[in-house]
Amino acid sequence: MSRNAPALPAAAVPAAAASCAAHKFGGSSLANASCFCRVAAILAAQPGPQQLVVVSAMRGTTDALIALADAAVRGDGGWKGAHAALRERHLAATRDLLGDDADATLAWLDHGFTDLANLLAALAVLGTPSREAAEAIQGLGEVWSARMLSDFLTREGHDCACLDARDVLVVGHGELGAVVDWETSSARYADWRARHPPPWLVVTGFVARTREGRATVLGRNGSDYSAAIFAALAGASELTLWGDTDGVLSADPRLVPDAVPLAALSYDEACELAYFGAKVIHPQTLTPVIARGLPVRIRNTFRPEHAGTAIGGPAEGDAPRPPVKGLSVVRDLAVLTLEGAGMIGVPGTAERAFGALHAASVSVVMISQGSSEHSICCVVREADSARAEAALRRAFVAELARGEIASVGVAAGISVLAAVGDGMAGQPGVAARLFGALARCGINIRAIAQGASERNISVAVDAADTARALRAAHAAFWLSPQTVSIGLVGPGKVGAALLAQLEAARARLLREHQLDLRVRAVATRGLLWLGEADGAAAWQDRASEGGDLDAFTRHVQAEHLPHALVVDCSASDAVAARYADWLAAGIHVVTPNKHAGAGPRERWQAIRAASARGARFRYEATVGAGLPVISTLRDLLDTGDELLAAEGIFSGTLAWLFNRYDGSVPFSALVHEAHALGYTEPDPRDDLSGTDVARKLVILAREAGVDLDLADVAVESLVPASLRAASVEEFMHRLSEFDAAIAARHARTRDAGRVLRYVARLDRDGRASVGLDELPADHAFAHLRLTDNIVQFSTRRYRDNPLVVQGPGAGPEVTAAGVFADVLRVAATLGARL
Ligand SMILES: NC(=O)C1=CN([C@@H]2O[C@H](COP(=O)(O)OP(=O)(O)OC[C@H]3O[C@@H](n4cnc5c(N)ncnc54)[C@H](OP(=O)(O)O)[C@@H]3O)[C@@H](O)[C@H]2O)C=CC1
Ligand SMILES: N[C@@H](CC=O)C(=O)O
Repeated sequence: MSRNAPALPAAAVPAAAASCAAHKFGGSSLANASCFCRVAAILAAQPGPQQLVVVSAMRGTTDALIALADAAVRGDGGWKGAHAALRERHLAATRDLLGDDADATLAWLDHGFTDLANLLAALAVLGTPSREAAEAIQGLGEVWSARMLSDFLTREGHDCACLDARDVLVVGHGELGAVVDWETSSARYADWRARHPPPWLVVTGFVARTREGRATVLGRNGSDYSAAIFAALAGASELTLWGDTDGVLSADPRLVPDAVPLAALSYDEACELAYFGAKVIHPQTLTPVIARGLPVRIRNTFRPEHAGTAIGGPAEGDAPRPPVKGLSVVRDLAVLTLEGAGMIGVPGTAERAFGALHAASVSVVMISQGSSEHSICCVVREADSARAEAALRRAFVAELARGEIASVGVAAGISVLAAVGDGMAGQPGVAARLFGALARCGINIRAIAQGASERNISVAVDAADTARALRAAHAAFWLSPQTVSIGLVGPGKVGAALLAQLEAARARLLREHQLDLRVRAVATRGLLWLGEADGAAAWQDRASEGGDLDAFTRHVQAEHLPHALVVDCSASDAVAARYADWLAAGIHVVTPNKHAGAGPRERWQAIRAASARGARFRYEATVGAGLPVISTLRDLLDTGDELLAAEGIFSGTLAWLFNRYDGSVPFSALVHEAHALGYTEPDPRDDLSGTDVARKLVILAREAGVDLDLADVAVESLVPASLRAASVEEFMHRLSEFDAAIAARHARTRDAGRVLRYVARLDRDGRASVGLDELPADHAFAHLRLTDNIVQFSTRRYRDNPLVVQGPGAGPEVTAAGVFADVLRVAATLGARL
């Protein structure tokens, strides 16, 4: 709506009657007798002697009346039953409200319903509705509800009159709908008021009369418009629109459940939001109140204690204004493009294009033209798009034939998302934040528009992306938390610890960082749980059989949540084989599973290539559990250093075993203990064979750009050949067979004044080895504690004295913490304030 829309002429503006407050109650506020009582209580609690109350029909009445007229015209005799039901609903509510004092109102209503029945019977005979009859019927609900409320308020002791707006309000019909004849309406209102002085006045919403004297209606949501008109006619000091929400929300709550009520909006913000589909208040409704500077408040009849949203009230003072107040979307649109070199620098092309659309009665929702003038693009309603395309083809038929216009195209299935706020004017970075948020969840923007008022940035996106785009933008402007939909594969020792850590941190992350990490799916090989926002606690009790990872993926990548992340806490190669597809689909991946990083080179390259396209891949915990090993190496390399060699103890299990083993307890008993403590791999042979350490070395080498495969690593295995093919259970059972050999080796080493340590080495020529070393007792690797890992990086900068990362390198808790930290790093790249 434009600020230049026809407004109340100055001569017709009554001086503000500071003591008169205007209210409008919608149909849901007047659904039944107890709703009428609630409305009366609200009015009784209002300050000031004068109350002007505009009412809608009882909920559902207007639709019922339209259906009655349609049925009568069709000759469907069923209208009689529906008429009787509607009559009884109004009579019953009146009896409940007025009790012994109901007779006059009941008789009046009965008379009205009899007139309606006669009119419907006449329509049934005629078989065609006149516009007059249809509009007269549509508006009856307001006539009835106004009288019912007025009589009830009178019975409650208020000095109250009832005005049928058709006696006062005169309208014509223009392109935008009803146009008020202010001069006539104002004079009639003054005259009527002189004859009906009670300070309380109930007025019928929605209905009016034409200049020719015919009953008419103001169009859908017309009662809001009526309220604004009568507030202006009465010179009210404010207008409250009572409905069933706590005011205007920052976005459509059906698409953004975290939408928040807005305390205040300027008129312009309200108009922008309303125009773009938000359920605020129809822009036309605002015309009389803007002209008069009348503050409007939107409040909830069912929660009158809530302050609601103030529109056009006093300026918000010096407090910093959020750049974006709200977001709204218009669906079912199409992008229309006119393209060609023949348009460049030719004056009047835009005028001809939009003139043609006007002539075809096509309303343009959004316009965008690049400075090259090579194309003009606009967004129109999808239902109008074929007509719009044909109109443009007709208008430019000659240019199309000469090739000066290359194409006229239509892309249907479009939604326009608008970010609205007065505070974005002059503030750099607002567009960047919106576009960045959409980019991070992989949403393509088809067209962009921002007016010079800088109050609205609109983007056209594919309809399928509507909900995700709205949620991502909503979170980007801190109107709601950044929500990440998380799926966990492998709730074993590490996975279970991670679930517990996520649950423990959830409320704090939400409160302090507006980050909503929502675990919505858990999968094992045999079980699958898919949930929503209620958390993954006791997921096993709610899981189904069959860990179908396709269903898991579909659920995690929910259409309504902007960001999806899979955490793989399995040790499965088959799960790692899915990473590239997940990443390519925009799903972020975090994992402690080494199978991807140390797996086949082509697969690793495919994963890296997929992650370069936007979705994040983090795997810090694969090498040092909770230790910052990979990130330290990355920092060195990213700042221009060069890895010369890496050496260390990379296995928490093997560190713990050789730190503990002194020959007093069998080695096999210690392996059982390490397994029980959660230090070992699911198959402890992966540790004892050196495979796990070799994998970590390959991951580090590849990180440094060394082209290494697992097969390139010289590995010393501690697993006897006889146990290599056994099952895990059999291996653990027969492990003691291995005790004598290791005891003998330990004794020899100790007698030589040395210690056994399992060491990994990568040299500057890319030679890699892992194996048991007999180290001098004063070697740095000989003095580690418990599961401590140590990684020494020799680099160009750290040549003489290597950079060392050291600390616990195994265990569910520390590993889960490393995975969690990666999840938070991903969330930070998505815009979370961490
Ligand atoms: N423990 C530690 O200290 C560290 C572990 N890691 C890594 O963390 C990962 C998990 O280790 P941990 O928790 O000890 O192992 P667990 O054996 O305790 O847990 C593994 C989980 O993965 C599930 N799983 C296995 N295969 C599949 C599959 N194909 N599809 C779905 N789920 C599957 C298992 O469920 P089920 O068997 O019921 O199907 C189980 O829930 C491993 O990759 C390990 O290398 C990394 C650093 C340190
Ligand atoms: N089993 C592994 C766990 C971490 O990767 C180890 O002991 O280091």
